[in-house]
Amino acid sequence: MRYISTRGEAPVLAFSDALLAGLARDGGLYVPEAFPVLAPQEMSALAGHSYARVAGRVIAPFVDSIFTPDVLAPMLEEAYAGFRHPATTPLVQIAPNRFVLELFHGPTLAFKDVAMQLLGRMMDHVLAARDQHATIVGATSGDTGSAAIEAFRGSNRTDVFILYPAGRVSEVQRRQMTAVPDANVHAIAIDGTFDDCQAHVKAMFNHHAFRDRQRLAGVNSINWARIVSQVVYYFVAGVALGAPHRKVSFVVPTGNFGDVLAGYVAKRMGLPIDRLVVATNVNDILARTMETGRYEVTGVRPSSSPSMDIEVSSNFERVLFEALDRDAGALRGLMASLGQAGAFSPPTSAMEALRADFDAGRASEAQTAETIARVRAETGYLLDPHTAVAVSVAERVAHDPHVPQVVLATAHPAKFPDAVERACGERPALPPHLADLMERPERLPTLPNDITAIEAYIARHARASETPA
Ligand SMILES: Cc1ncc(COP(=O)(O)O)c(C=O)c1O
Ligand SMILES: N[C@@H](CCOP(=O)(O)O)C(=O)O
Repeated sequence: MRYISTRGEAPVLAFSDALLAGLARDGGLYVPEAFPVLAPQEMSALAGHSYARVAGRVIAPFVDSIFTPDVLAPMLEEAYAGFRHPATTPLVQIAPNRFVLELFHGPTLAFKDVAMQLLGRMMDHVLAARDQHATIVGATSGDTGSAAIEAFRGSNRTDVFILYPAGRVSEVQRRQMTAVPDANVHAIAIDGTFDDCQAHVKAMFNHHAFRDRQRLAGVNSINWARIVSQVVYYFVAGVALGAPHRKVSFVVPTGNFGDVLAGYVAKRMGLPIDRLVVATNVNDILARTMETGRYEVTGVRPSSSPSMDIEVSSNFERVLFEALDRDAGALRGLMASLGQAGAFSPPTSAMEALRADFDAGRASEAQTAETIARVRAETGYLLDPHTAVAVSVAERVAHDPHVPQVVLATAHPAKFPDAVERACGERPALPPHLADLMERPERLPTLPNDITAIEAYIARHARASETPA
C-alpha cells in the first residue's frame, strides 16, 4: 500500500515512510491510495479471535514489507499484553441495544493507548532498521500526550516533546505527562488552547529546514498508523454484534475526528456500519457543519470533557478529501479559506456525501452531567465526561432501534475525578498502578504561545540533530 497526501503535492510514500513523516510536506495528511476490503467470509472468520489476532488481519493490508507477519504478530501481542482487561476492548451493555465499547484499559486510561502502544513499537522498529533517531512532536488536550509519553519514555531512539494547553487539562492528565522522570520526555505547558498547540506542531512540520534538521516525527492522528490501529476495534465490536450479517452503528465522542474517521475507514473496508454519529461537547463545530454546511471557527470554550475542546479538527480534512472525490485542488482551496478566514463551505455534493455516512449531535454541560448521574443511578455504570457526551447524543439521535448502537468509551472516569464528582457525587479512584500519581514529583516547563520559543526549546533539548543521517 502506498500513501498520498490529501493536498496532492507531496511525495507518495510507503507505510514506513508515512509512519515517520507525520504531516505531508505540502501540509496535507497521508491517506492510503485505496481502501482494502475484507470479504464477508474473512470478516466472519475474525469471530472468537484475540484482539491482537484481529488487529493482525485488519492492519496487514496497510503496512509494507518491513512489517512481515513474523514481525507484526509478536508486536501486536506485546502491545496489548499490558491491557488490564483480557478482551482488550470489551463491550458492556448499558441499555436495550446500546453498548459501550471500553477503550480505556491501557496504561494511561484512555483510548489513545490502543494506537500508541502499537505506534511506539512500529516506530522503534523502523528507526532501529534505519539506525536513526527521531524527534517526536505532539499536541495534546490531555490524552494523546500521556499515551505517547508512556509509549516512548526511556526509548534511546526518540526524544518526545508534547505541547499541552496550560490549565486546560485535568490534574490527572497533567501529572501523567509531567510526573515522568525519563530524560527523553518533555511535556511543555503552552499559554494557549489545544488548537494553538496543534497549529504549532503543524507549523514545525511546515518549517522544512527545522523539520529536516530535527528529524521530526508525529504521534498525533495526523499519523496514518494511529488511524489504522483504531480501525481494529470497530471490527472487533462489529463482529461481536453480528457483522457481517448484521448492521451496527457507532456513536463517537469527537474532537480531532481521528476516532470517528477510523470508523469510516472500517466501513470502507466492508464493515456493515449503518450510521457513524459524531458527538461533540459545547465545542460543536462539527455538529454545526453537518447542520449548516459551513465549517466556522468561533473560539474554543473550556468544558468538563477537556480532551474534546477542539475547533480545528485535523482529520476532518481526510474525510473531506473523500467527500470531494479525492479532488486535492478543491481541498487546498477549502484549507486556504480556513487559514485566511477561519471558515469554509464545502460544495453541496460533498456535504451530501458526508451526511450519507455521518450524523452529528452535541451535548451541553448540563446534559453531560445529567447523563453521568442518571446512567450511574439507573445501571450502576460510571461514565467519564467524554463518553457521557456520546451517550447523551446516542439517546437523542434518530436511529433504527433494531440496529445495535455502540458508544465508544474513550476514557476511564478516574481521569476526570472532579467533573465526575460534580456530576454524581462520587469520586472515582485511580487504578493501583497510578495510585501514587498525585505524590510523584512533576517537571513543569512552560513556554509562551510562540513558535520561535518552542522551536528554540526543542533544538536545545533534542538529540536527533546530533546523529548522522
Ligand atoms: C477521552 C477522549 N475522548 C474523545 C476524544 C476525541 O477523539 P478524536 O480527537 O479522535 O475525535 C479525545 C481526544 O482525542 C479524548 O481524549
Ligand atoms: N484529544 C486529543 C487531541 C489530540 O488528538 P489526536 O488524536 O490528533 O492525537 C488529546 O487528548 O490529546
